Amino acid sequence: MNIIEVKDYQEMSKKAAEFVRDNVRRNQTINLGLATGGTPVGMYKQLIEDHQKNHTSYKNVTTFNLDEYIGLSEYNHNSYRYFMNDHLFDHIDIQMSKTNVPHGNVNDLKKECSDFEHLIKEHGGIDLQILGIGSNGHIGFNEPGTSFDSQTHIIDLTHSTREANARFFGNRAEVPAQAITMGIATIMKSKAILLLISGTNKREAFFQLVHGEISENFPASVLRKHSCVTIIVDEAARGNVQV
Ligand SMILES: O=P(O)(O)OC[C@H]1O[C@](O)(CO)[C@@H](O)[C@@H]1O
Repeated sequence: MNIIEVKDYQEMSKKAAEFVRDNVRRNQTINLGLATGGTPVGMYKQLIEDHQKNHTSYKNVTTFNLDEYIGLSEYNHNSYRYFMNDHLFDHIDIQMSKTNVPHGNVNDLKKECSDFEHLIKEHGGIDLQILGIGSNGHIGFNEPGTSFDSQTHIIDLTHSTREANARFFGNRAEVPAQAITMGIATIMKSKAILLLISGTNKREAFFQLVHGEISENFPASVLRKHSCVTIIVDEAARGNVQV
């Protein structure tokens, strides 16, 4: 894993945006895998700024999001479709028809999972996947114990994940109990991965990622088996961890 050490959230966001921008400029028909949560918000802001100033174009880019809450419609402000429109898609020249976020409010959720997996394959796979990490090591919404062989599937969210994400909802009771997420195997098939880690609450996760054992109990540890992972980590998350 290539680990880039930066000072703070601002610098992480800037470096991450440059990384994504360079990939988009090199390959204008790139398939990008995108993440939600608090971590990538600064990166998305920088990408919008770059688009406005330097006209980097997303016209022919296709995107696939990692996950979506079950039971929330695209108009719900806490859905990840709403998040993506609000934080990125509405502000760049991407074609909405080329943006793919799993649907969390359809009747046949199992079909939605297999259709999503199929759609990624049909497009030739993800070229660059952006990831954040949960403090329990989850990537996408793949909670500890998820099989490394998993494909897009339905997951029960853990208490700690619902607790962490309650900040967006007001209280934990309102956080959906389940989500659709790309599986670990889906993520591992991406040609390249960019993982962003920021803040003291991610310090233990960063330590585990670098020094812990590779185990389904800590989903992100699987990334050590991928041949093209870049991690951008800030001082707060890094602490004294030797890399
Ligand atoms: O960036 P945050 O808000 O700390 O969340 C970390 C991870 O948790 C999730 O939000 C899912 O809980 C992921 O989408 C994200 O990568």
